Amino acid sequence: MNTNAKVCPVLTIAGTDPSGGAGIQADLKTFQERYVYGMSVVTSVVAQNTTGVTAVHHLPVTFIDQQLEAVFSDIVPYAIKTGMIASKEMMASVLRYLKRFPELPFVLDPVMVATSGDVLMEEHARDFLVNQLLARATVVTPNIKEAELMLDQTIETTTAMEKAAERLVDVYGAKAAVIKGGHLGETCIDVLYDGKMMTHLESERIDTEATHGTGCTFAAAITAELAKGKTILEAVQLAKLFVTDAIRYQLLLGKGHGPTNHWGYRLKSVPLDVQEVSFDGND
Ligand SMILES: Nc1ncnc2c1ncn2[C@@H]1O[C@H](COP(=O)(O)OP(=O)(O)OP(=O)(O)O)[C@@H](O)[C@H]1O
Ligand SMILES: Cc1ncc(CO)c(N)n1
Repeated sequence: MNTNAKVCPVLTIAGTDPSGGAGIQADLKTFQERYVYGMSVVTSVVAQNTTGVTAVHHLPVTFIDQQLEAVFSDIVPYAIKTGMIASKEMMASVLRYLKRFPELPFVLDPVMVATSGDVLMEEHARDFLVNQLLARATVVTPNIKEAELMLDQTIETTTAMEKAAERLVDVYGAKAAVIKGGHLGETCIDVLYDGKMMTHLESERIDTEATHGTGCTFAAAITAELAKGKTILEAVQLAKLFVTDAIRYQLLLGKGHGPTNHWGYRLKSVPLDVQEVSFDGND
């Protein structure tokens, strides 16, 4: 084995989930599974689990700055992902680094509300995200609700998803936008627009409540693939396959919306009954 392997370092800037399914924890697990070196800057420490959020502790902006400096002064990432950034002051701090490294691929997951319905972004921060962060984004990955809030419009059809993706790119300056259809329709169609081409990424809708952290996992997988040099289309296609398997092979943990299975992708060739044995933590 080559012990001097060179890997791509990748940075997530996001909030935490001590129960391990969403936020920074989901990002790092995804990075590991996609064979990139995961680094993380914490914005907010969140007391949450599969049933919801009970408390949030926002870190001071100066401390977020210090974490960013610690990372960038030592290991410059090949790609950056942002998740939960609660305030516009925090966003401004992150944007300073994004502007210092204008070539780095940047995946903006505009986290606003958790699967449980808890609010994770202050309302005043939304304008900053739309008017400042979007123009620097390589790919922005809103779910339908987030796209509606960002664009102040309703989205009820796939055609409306296409129009919304176009606005995020053509009007607000993101290089590409994927609107996730996890909450719409009989199949799960995500719509990708990259300024030239509209692509539908379709999967079957898996009948499950275990969808805690799907959005984080999807965006983290896109980030890992961009870091490795994949095109936006390739990165989003691979991420869609990865998150679908993470949802399909659910882990049966927690009392609420269970976490996704970050091993799902590589286990898909293993028969399901074998997996049930492997993932039963009691034996
Ligand atoms: N039941 C499902 N079956 C198959 N794919 C799904 C399902 N739910 C969501 N997805 C897919 O998971 C990815 C994430 O989409 P989703 O809309 O769930 O994100 P989100 O709402 O931002 O997630 P989060 O729960 O982290 O806030 C998308 O590719 C979406 O199509
Ligand atoms: C910290 C964090 N980021 C994102 C989400 C959305 O899943 C969550 N529940 N928690």
